[in-house]
Amino acid sequence: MNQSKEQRILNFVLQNAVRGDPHSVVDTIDKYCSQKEWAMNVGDEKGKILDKTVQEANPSVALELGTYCGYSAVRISRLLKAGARLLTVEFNPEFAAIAKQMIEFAGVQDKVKLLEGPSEEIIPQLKKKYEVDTLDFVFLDHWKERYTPDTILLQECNLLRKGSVLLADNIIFPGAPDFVNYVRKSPHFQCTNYPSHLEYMQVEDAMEKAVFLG
Ligand SMILES: Cc1cc(C(=O)N2CCN(C)CC2)sc1-c1cc(O)c2nc[nH]c(=O)c2c1
Ligand SMILES: [Mg+2]
Repeated sequence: MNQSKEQRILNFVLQNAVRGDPHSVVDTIDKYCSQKEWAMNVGDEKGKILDKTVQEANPSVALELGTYCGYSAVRISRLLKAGARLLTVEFNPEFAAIAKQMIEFAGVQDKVKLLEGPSEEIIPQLKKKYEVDTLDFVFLDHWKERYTPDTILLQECNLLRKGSVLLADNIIFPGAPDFVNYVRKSPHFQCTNYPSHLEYMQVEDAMEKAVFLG
């Protein structure tokens, strides 16, 4: 049975990146996806915005919605302080299986917990089942239709605290207009827009940061 694109990306990393070196895993995925096959990793240009936002937030507990092949899970976890952890949610079992191997190869498995299932089921379990008090940082990169309902669900589950930082990918392309309207109109969020480009393309895209005000 012929391989999936995601399996080809993983194999390229296993053969060309340095085991235990998150930086080399990130760079190797970018090399493959810019030169051989496009894939929906956040990429290096938007990845630099992600890096800065994570470093500024310096989270003890971070949540990622949309793991895909694990590119941003590796990118985020390489910046986490000792003892900090990233919970990453992926509903597609094939993607989750690839991401698990990617995370282990990068050597960040002790910082990253991969949760398989739909975000709307997992978010309500975070406090009791995954011992989360509140989230310091949330990266929304799963599906544009879920950005707003999941942001509301995070508030309903009391998972946000004053200063919690949300960062959303693909605000322009494929686009999340209802999310942008929701957070920019809400008195509970302070928003910042970061213009950029779609990963590995010259198409306009942007990221939106929304800091929860309590
Ligand atoms: C799947 C896909 C296809 C796109 C596209 O039009 N193009 C790429 C391929 N090239 C060739 C044409 C132009 S953009 C995109 C995409 C990008 C993300 O960052 C995403 N992040 C999270 N969840 C998503 O579903 C998600 C989808
Ligand atoms: Mg994306």
